[in-house]
Amino acid sequence: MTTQFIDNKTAAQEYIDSVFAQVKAKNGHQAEFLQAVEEIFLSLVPVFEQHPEYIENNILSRIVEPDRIVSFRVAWQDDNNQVQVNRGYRVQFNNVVGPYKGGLRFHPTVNESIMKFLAFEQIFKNSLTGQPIGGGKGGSDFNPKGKSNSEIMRFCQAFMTELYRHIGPDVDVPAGDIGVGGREIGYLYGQYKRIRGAYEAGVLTGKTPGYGGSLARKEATGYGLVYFVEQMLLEKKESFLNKTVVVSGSGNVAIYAIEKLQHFGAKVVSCSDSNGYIYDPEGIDLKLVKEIKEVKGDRIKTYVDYRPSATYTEGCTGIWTIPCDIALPCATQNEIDGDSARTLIANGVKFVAEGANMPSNLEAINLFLENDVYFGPAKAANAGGVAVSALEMAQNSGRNYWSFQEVDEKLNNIMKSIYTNSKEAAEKYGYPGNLVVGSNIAGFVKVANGMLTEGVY
Ligand SMILES: NC(=O)c1ccc[n+]([C@@H]2O[C@H](COP(=O)([O-])OP(=O)(O)OC[C@H]3O[C@@H](n4cnc5c(N)ncnc54)[C@H](O)[C@@H]3O)[C@@H](O)[C@H]2O)c1
Repeated sequence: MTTQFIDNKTAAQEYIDSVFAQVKAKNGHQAEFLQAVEEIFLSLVPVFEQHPEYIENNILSRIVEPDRIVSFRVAWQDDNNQVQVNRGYRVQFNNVVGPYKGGLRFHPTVNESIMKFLAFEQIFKNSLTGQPIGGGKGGSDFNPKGKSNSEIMRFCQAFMTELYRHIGPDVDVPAGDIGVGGREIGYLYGQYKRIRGAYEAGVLTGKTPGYGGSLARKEATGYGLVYFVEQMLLEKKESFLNKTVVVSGSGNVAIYAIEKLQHFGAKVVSCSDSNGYIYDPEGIDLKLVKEIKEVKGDRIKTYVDYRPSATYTEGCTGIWTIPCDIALPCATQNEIDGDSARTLIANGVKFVAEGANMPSNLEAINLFLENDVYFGPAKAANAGGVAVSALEMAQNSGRNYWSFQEVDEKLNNIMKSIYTNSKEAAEKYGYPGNLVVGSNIAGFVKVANGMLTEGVY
């Protein structure tokens, strides 16, 4: 190693450590945000070694500070005429690559730390798609569980009555996330349209097809995840045929991942909800899961009432004790910890790819990387949803619609290029086979270069 090389490496490490210390001092109480920042920072040492101009322009201190965070009161009346108050958020993190873009989450756990971690991750994920979209996220601590349809509508209208002034087709384009599906997006868009007095379909994505929405958006994250895993398998000269797969969750991502996995000939033996998981050694009956979750909105445990081959276990982490070749966490953040990762590895898992956002904690990720498990991080593997959202924006501005097949083909190509860019960045910066480092770097470099071109602000 030359002295110059060592100097660059030391300077890069010292710079990253000092920025992380500042982030910690300013955001010490925001555990999820710090976890996401640390995960990205750990990958960036080789980039800063080769790009001292990023240090000179203090890119890192600028990129971890959101452009702005909007927090607002959402007051609404429930069916008993009682006034309820929730807190709404929109984090507009970075718009160097395009308008802020990211979902809205309605869930009681929503707080500023979760919003910031999701928006921060979204910057790099969106950049990685190659589509012109920046990073944002929003939501509310509103709990949609047990609410009537009218309560959901009134809440969405109250939420948009404040949010509308911060968004727009060229400004910030929210979409759905946990607790926000097609119905909620419809109510939100209706209210936006009434307030603005204009048909600006590109202001929200995830709209109903035929009413501004794109075909294949519903399927996009799950299908995209499976297209990404297909590339991982091809790399190792493997295929889905006869592979046993464990999928957690039974929401939008999980259901369409299972659909595509089964289409490719994999055997999916489990899925779950926030109460527990089912194990069906004969293979999941997806029609039944859809009936339970999408039609009846029931708990996953009712699956065993119809399928004698299946068992139900209370609690979420046990799902990772089921032996499998491929594990796809598609439920929520931090659902795989070190112990679950060790169990998966001991049982012979070969591929893990993240459908949910940050479902594996740092210890789990490191265990996968050290134990030769090919690991597809969320940022890359679950970017299909936002990629098709960008395609929805493109259709809205062109005022036309593409066929399901056309969108699905574009999605597949985007997932292939995300995989290739992540793999090549990992190789270029000295971490072959490490898609965590590769996707972080590929997403980051594009944003950092854009920031250099726009000057200091
Ligand atoms: N929908 C998208 O397009 C999209 C895109 C990218 C990432 N994601 C991420 O994927 C994850 C799932 O999103 P979704 O849209 O499918 O949400 P969803 O609300 O449709 O489904 C979430 C599912 O996970 C289950 N769940 C919640 N907590 C759980 C736990 N601890 N253990 C097991 N199951 C649990 C819920 O019961 C539900 O079945 C989230 O992390 C989300 O941020 C979603």
